[in-house]
Amino acid sequence: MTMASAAEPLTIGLLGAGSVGAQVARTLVEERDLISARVGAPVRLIGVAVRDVEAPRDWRIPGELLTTDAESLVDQADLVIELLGGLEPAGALIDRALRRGAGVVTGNKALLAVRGGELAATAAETGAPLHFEASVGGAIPILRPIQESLSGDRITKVMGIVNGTTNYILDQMDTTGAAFEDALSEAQRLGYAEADPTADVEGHDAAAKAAILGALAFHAPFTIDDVHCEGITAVTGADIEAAAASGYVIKLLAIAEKFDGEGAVLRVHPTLLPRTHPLASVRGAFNAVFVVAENAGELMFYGQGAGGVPTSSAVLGDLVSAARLLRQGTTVLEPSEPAEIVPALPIEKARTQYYIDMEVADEEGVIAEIARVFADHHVSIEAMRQPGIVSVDGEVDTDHDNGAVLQVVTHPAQEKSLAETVATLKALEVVRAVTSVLRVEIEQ
Ligand SMILES: NC(=O)c1ccc[n+]([C@@H]2O[C@H](COP(=O)([O-])OP(=O)(O)OC[C@H]3O[C@@H](n4cnc5c(N)ncnc54)[C@H](O)[C@@H]3O)[C@@H](O)[C@H]2O)c1
Ligand SMILES: N[C@@H](CCO)C(=O)O
Ligand code: NA
Repeated sequence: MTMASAAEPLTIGLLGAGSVGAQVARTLVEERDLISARVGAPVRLIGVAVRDVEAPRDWRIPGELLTTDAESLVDQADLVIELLGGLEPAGALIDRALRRGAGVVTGNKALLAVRGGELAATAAETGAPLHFEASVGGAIPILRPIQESLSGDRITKVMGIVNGTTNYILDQMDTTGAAFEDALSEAQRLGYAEADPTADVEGHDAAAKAAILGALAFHAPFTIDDVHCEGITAVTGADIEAAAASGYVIKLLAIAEKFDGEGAVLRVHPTLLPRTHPLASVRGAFNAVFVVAENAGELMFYGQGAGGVPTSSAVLGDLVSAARLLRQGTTVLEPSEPAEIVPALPIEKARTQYYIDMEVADEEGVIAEIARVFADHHVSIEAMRQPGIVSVDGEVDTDHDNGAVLQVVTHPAQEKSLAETVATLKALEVVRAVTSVLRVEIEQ
């Protein structure tokens, strides 16, 4: 493609005008001078591809910009901003833009977690910038720090709350006792949820982000298929209440962790955190990501992880950055060979702490028998608690025949050993039920 001269504006084609796209359009129209000044050259929005030009939007886009012909827009623009979501036609349109050397900015984690490596290779072939800061952590600058600021260090772990919708739902259930469905509807109304919110509540959105974070942190071609994924649909109000009674909060965490010489485990699941843990205080649709690197130590990134307005900030930052590269005629280099190969490991290789809640017989020797099972599987116990069964009227049940509740928190153990421990516990006569098994993160 031809380079825009200083006088000739860089042209921008926007694909999609939903929660994020409408805000991006607004800024590109209302703040055109600011964005041009930041780029160091004039920029001009030349079109917005939508499904229906008449549909109501968060911000009224000037009618002459609206089009239903996304392909023609891609073929005319110096820079394409993709905010349609989904695999297709988003994937084909991004590929089309990159092949003609146009810069691309996208927030599409679902697509990147499947085809990110291939699209990055196409971008490197044609020298086109491909930026996707909005795809993880909404407004939070997290991908650029990992890719650039920490590129002289070795990252060992990335862990965080990366889905605003589920954090909003869990937070509402915890603090106001809201029902799951009501909290989800509100998250949808506020523009946090994906077009199909199943992607949020089943953990797929967080899993896509875990793949992107892991791939950038460990320089490995991870995809969503490499991520062990459990969502929040099985978390009940009773689980949240029981966690609260023991001083914990339940959060959906995404974790990418490297085990030296072996590989990395990528996982997304509901996790118990002590109320004093920094991630426990991340409320509403906010996100927070810890990054641990050998020399930098622990870093924490925090901010609004979802919502049209905050996310538009990350999109426009990427746009300015991509526009500057195009203006300078800088060629994006093919990434060098990774310094080490980091394969994806199965969840059985994960090491973490666990919380196990059981109903047991209330008689002599039970605790010793249970402790033996943990020891036999080399799972060390950090804490054991017998809170007593509380009846519906709030009284602690002291009738021994009704059994007792026993809660165990383990030291870090391998997932495989823990699974075997739980299977053996379930088979014990003195264990009436294993009511809950949750992973715990005590330390950051
Ligand atoms: N909403 C957020 O908080 C947020 C945050 C970060 C990243 N993202 C990502 O940004 C992207 C957009 O998210 P959103 O929340 O704005 O979604 P949205 O559903 O509100 O908007 C998408 C828009 O694209 C339109 N669209 C879909 N296919 C189209 C097609 N073929 N042609 C024309 N228009 C089409 C839809 O009609 C809709 O208006 C997604 O990839 C999402 O994952 C969203
Ligand atoms: N649906 C996503 C949008 C931000 O990526 C979330 O709730 O976090
Ligand atoms: Na971000």
